Amino acid sequence: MENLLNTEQMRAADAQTIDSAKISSLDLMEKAAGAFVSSFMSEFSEKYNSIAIYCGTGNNGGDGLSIARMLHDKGFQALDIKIVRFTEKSSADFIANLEALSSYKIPVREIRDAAELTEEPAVLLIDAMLGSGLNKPLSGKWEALVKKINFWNKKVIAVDMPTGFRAEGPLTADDCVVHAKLAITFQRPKINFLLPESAFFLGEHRVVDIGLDEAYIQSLDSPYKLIEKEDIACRLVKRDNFSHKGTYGHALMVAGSAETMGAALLSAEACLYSGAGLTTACIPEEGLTALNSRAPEIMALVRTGAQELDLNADKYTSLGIGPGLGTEANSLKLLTRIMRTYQKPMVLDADALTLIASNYELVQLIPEGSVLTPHMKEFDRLFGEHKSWWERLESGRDRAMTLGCTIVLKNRYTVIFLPDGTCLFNPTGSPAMATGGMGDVLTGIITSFIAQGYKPEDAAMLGVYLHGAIGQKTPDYVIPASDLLRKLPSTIAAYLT
Ligand SMILES: NC(=O)C1=CN([C@@H]2O[C@H](COP(=O)(O)OP(=O)(O)OC[C@H]3O[C@@H](n4cnc5c(N)ncnc54)[C@H](O)[C@@H]3O)[C@@H](O)[C@H]2O)[C@@H](O)CC1
Ligand SMILES: [K+]
Repeated sequence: MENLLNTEQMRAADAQTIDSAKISSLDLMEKAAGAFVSSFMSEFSEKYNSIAIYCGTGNNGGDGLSIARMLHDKGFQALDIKIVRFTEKSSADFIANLEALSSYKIPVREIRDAAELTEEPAVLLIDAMLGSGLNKPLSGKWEALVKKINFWNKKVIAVDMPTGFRAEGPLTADDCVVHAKLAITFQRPKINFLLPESAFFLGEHRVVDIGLDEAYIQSLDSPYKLIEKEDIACRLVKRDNFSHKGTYGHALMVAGSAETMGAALLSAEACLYSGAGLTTACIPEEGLTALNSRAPEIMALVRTGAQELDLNADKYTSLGIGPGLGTEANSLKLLTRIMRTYQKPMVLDADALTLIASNYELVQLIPEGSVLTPHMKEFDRLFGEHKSWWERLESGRDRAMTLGCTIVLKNRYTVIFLPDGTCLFNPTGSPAMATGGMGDVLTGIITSFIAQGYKPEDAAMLGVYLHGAIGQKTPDYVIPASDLLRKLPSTIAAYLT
C-alpha cells in the first residue's frame, strides 16, 4: 500500500532524500524534470508542435527550465519560455537552471504583468509556474494571468500540479486554478487528485518516480493510502485441492422487490461468480421464476408480503442487504428484523442505507465489523450534507471509527474507510462502469468474500479493487453489470498468481 502524503510531508521526503541519498537538490530537480520529459514524450511525440513553457521563479519554475532544456535536447525545436516574474524572489535551483539555459537558443521572455500578454500562439502550454509551494489562494497579478491562460483554452500540461491547485483541503469550482488536461506529478498523486472536484481543473494525472526515499515515505504517519496490485495478490487465498462447497461459506443476499428483481439477481449472481460455496437470495415471491430460470445455482428464501421472515442466522456465513429492497414499511420491518436476528458483520447497501438514514435509531443495530457501501448521496443521507469531498473524507474516517465498521464511499477512486481510521483509495475503475446495477454487483462480491472467510475490511478492499479492475480492462464504451460479473472468476484467478 502506498502512503499518500500531504504537502508538508512531501517536502520532508524531499529534504530526507537530499540528505540520505547524498543527492543535491539541483540533481533531484534534474531527475524530476527527466521523469516529466519521459512521461510527456510518451504522450506528445509531435516535435513540430510549438510549446510554450510558463515558469515561475521557485522550484516549480526551476523544473520548467530544466524540462525546456531536455525537450530541446530531444529535438523539440519550437520552444518558447515565459518567465513569470511577479516577485524578485527566486529559488537557488531556479537561478542555477536559468544559467544552464544561457547557452541554449530558446527564446526567453519575462512577464511582469498579465496585461503584457495578448495571445499565445503555442499549441501546447507547459505550466511550471507554481507547484506545491502554493500557500494561499491566487490573487492580483497571478489571478489575472491564470484567468487569461484559461481563456485561451490551450492544451495545458502541468508540472507536478496545476498552478493554484490545492494539494489537500476542500476544493471549490471558484478556486483560481490553471485548467490542465494532464498533470505529470512527482512520486505520489496529490490527495485532491483522487477527489471528484479536481475535475473542475484537471483532466488526468500521471505519477512519475523521481527517486525520493521510499522507505522514508512509507514510514511517515498518514491515514491516506493507495491500494496496489500486490495488496490484492497477497490477500487472495487459493482454493484448496480437497475443498468442497462447504469450505467457501453460504452467502445470503436479501434484495429485490417485484419491480427491482434485477438488483437481487445481480447481487446474488455476484456472490456466486466471486466464489461463495452456496448462495441464497431472499426475494419476494414474484421474483422466483426469474431467479430459477436465470441462476439455477442460487437458492431462494421467499418472503411473502408483510409476513415475518423466519431467518436461521446460523445457516449463513455472510449476509448482504439492500439492493432493490425498496424503502416502504415492509422493507423497514424486514431490515429491522434482520438486524435484530443476524449479529455477525453484514454488508449494507442501497435501500438498507436509505432506511437507516431515515430511521437513525437503526444505526445502533449495525453489527460491529459490517461493511456499508454508500454512493455519495446515500453517504450524505446517512451522515449529513457535506460541502466538499474533503469534508466527506474527514467524516467518513470519523464514522468508520465510531461505528467500528468499514465504509465504502463509491466513486471513480472509491474510498474505503477502515474502523482504525485508515482511508484507502482504490485506483481501479473506469467511466464504462457508470451504469445501473454496478453497485449491486459490488455488494454481492463483498458479501461473497466475507462468506468465504475473508475479514470484512479485506473483503471490501478485494471487492472494490477487482470490480474496478474488470471495468478498467474493458475497451468498450460501457460494461453492463451482468457482463462484468461474468468476468469475475477469470479476473480473480489472474490476481491469484
Ligand atoms: N519532492 C518534491 O517535492 C520536489 C519538488 N520539486 C518541485 O518544486 C515545487 C515546489 O517548489 P517551491 O517550494 O519552490 O514552490 P513553488 O515553485 O510551487 O512556488 C514558489 C513560491 O511561490 C510563492 N507563492 C505561494 N503561493 C503563492 C500565491 N498564492 N501567490 C503568489 N506567490 C505564491 C511562495 O513563496 C513559493 O515558495 C514542486 O511543485 C515541484 O515542481 C522538484 O524540483 C523536485 C522534487
Ligand atoms: K505547475
